[in-house]
Amino acid sequence: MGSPVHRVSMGDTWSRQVNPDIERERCKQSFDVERLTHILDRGAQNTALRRKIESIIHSDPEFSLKDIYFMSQNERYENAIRKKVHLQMIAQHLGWSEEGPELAYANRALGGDVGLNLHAVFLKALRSLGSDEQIAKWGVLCKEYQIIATYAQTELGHGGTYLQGLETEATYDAATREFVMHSPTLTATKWWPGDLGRTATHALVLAQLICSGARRGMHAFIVPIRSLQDHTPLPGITVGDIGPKMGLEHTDNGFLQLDHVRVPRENMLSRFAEVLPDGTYIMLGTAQSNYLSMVVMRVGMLLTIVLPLLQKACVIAMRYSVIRRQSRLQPSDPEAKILDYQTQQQKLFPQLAMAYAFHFQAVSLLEFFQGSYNAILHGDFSLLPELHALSAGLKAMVSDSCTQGAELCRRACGGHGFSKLSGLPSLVTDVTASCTYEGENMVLYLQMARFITKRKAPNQVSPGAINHLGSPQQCWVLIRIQPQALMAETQALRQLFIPHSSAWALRLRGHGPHVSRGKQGLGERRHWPHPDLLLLCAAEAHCYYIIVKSFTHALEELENEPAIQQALKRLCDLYTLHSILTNAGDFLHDGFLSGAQADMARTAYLDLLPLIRKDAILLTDAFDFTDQCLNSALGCYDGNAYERLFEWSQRTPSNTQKQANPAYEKYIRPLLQSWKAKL
Ligand SMILES: CCCCCCCCCCCCCCCC(=O)SCCNC(=O)CCNC(=O)[C@H](O)C(C)(C)COP(=O)(O)OP(=O)(O)OC[C@H]1O[C@@H](n2cnc3c(N)ncnc32)[C@H](O)[C@@H]1OP(=O)(O)O
Ligand SMILES: Cc1cc2nc3c(=O)[nH]c(=O)nc-3n(C[C@H](O)[C@H](O)[C@H](O)COP(=O)(O)OP(=O)(O)OC[C@H]3O[C@@H](n4cnc5c(N)ncnc54)[C@H](O)[C@@H]3O)c2cc1C
Repeated sequence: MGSPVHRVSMGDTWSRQVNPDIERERCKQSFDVERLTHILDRGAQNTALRRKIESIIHSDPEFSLKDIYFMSQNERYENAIRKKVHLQMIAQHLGWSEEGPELAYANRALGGDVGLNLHAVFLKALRSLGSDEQIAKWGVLCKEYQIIATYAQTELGHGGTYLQGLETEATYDAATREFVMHSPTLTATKWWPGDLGRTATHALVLAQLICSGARRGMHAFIVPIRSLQDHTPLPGITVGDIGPKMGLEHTDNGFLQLDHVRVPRENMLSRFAEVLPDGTYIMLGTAQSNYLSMVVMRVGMLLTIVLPLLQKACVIAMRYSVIRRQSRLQPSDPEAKILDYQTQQQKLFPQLAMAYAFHFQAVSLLEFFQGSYNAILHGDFSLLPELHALSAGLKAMVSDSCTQGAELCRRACGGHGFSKLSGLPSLVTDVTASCTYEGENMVLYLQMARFITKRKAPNQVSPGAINHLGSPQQCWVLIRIQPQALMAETQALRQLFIPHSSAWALRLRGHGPHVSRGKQGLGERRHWPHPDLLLLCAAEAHCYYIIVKSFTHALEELENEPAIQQALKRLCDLYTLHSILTNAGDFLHDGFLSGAQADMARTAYLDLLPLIRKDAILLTDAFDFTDQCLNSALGCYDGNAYERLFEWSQRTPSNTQKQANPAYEKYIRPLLQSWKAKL
């Protein structure tokens, strides 16, 4: 079994006894938690390496997360940069490469509380869009931190979504062999890029290329913005911070205006398009090749950024729910653990099931990406549309659902979930941001829908294969779901998603000619006969189908681990039934379920809750987050939530500062005394 020592935080002053309520949850283990951790890590050797990195991080006081909940925005920023610099020194010393697993594990241990995240985004964009020479030149500068770079695409008025509408211009001047970078309007101001406000020395600016008098669409240009000597803005650059945000306080999201800033011809990333010295434009890829870096980011962020946020929320809420006792089920009983209430289970278990379902889906997407990315870089774009559609749709569904899930976990902890010390509010705000960055979710769903409606259904074998979206006849064969199919048999339940997904696709094909007229992109859809909601439903239905499919596939691979397979199968069934019941209206409306079958689905769903209850703590332990990484007074491995919450609250600055409360002298005393005067 996994060593509890690894997970437990050190340094609290009170007793180290494990709370007996949580201890009992771990007494009887129906499966080997450590084995499940290895499966999630994709190999025991990865678990060992991850833990080694975590122990390096956690034993270093520079990386302590202890006081972050009490810090101002400015302190968070400085703290995050300090940690990044320290991390970089350690990485250099220990020989961790930028692309290796060690830094990813270190970031996981640090809970994302490090600066310069956009530097890595820049590097990914450089590797996707740059020529070999550009990668060699700028890659080294980046790796050695001779420059600090960001990715500046979004503008105040455009660019988050309608990329063709980007206003920033890069006009080629053949006389000097330079691009003139310019923000012609206020709305062309770059707005949001992380690390831009106070930190970056260079920005990858996504701008409209204008050469030989023609507009060529969005291209990427490396633009120096701050002096490498004294960090002041360079001539023609106006740059600053966009101000307070809902979360992610440690990041300096910024704005940037360019006033006829000149950069050499070589600064346009030219893997897929090039401007020759005389201004001739050569297209080497497709019109959307420069969107590739967004695909890379969307694939990568699921496992490394989005999913851990939901997983951590599940760990915290589940552990708290077995030590929190409220009310008696019978007058003679002791107070019940809140996790023993069915309503609490149906709040939390679907989130846990989702955390597992999304994990297996994200792994499958990553494998598909790894198999296709190299071909795309070398000019074979055949798999790009599918990769784009899948990564867009799944980014949308995973980040949306994780956001709802994390918020549900927060609320499931009652009042204490509203305390920052629970760790839950920052998980919720961090994951909420992921619904917007790297593409607004609705817009991304629409991209997936576009793929579903446009493509024929060849015999694909890839994870997003759409060959099930066949003819109406094919669908209606599957509609006659047998009652036993609803008895939580994953394979059978999965089949139910096929007609569901197909029905939406077929409905859209009713709108087909109009939909495919939107060739020019989202901005040119005015001819569409109100299909947006249908498109959204089709994309969601397709996501459900492929997520259930990849979870089922993962279960099949666990034949040699029957105990784990059984525990996960319950989660897979729960996820599937929950998805069906959440969309029951559609299933009933389309006749894929009768009312009686919907009742059976609900019964099967409710029957699963007590079965999952037995494994709930083990299934969250298997995520193997250390106490330091969770940084939650409620969610520690030993279950001593009340002691920790009390102790952590004592660190509130007003409790530790011994001087008098200035508001008392200024306002409270006069208020109290004014009443006295009237008496
Ligand atoms: C441990 C954890 C701690 C956590 C702690 C926090 C850490 C915290 C880190 C934060 C890190 C944040 C980092 C954020 C960084 C940004 O957010 S960077 C900015 C990212 N921006 C986006 O993603 C913009 C999203 N929007 C879009 O992509 C555009 O809206 C769309 C979807 C492409 C549509 O734009 P458009 O101009 O209407 O489209 P258009 O040019 O006509 O193209 C449409 C065609 O291109 C195709 N296409 C579109 N996109 C693509 C593509 N990417 N590839 C290939 N083809 C494509 C379409 O399929 C369509 O093809 P056809 O159907 O015509 O054949
Ligand atoms: C925390 C954070 C970090 C970020 N970091 C960066 C960064 O480093 N670099 C960078 O360049 N950008 C960054 N961004 C910007 C981000 O990528 C954009 O905000 C995002 O792509 C959404 O675009 P938008 O803001 O223009 O939203 P909009 O597109 O204006 O969306 C607003 C609403 O309009 C709807 N909508 C818009 N167009 C359509 C359509 N065609 N059809 C249907 N509905 C539509 C959307 O669904 C949404 O409801 C960041 C944003 C955040 C929040």
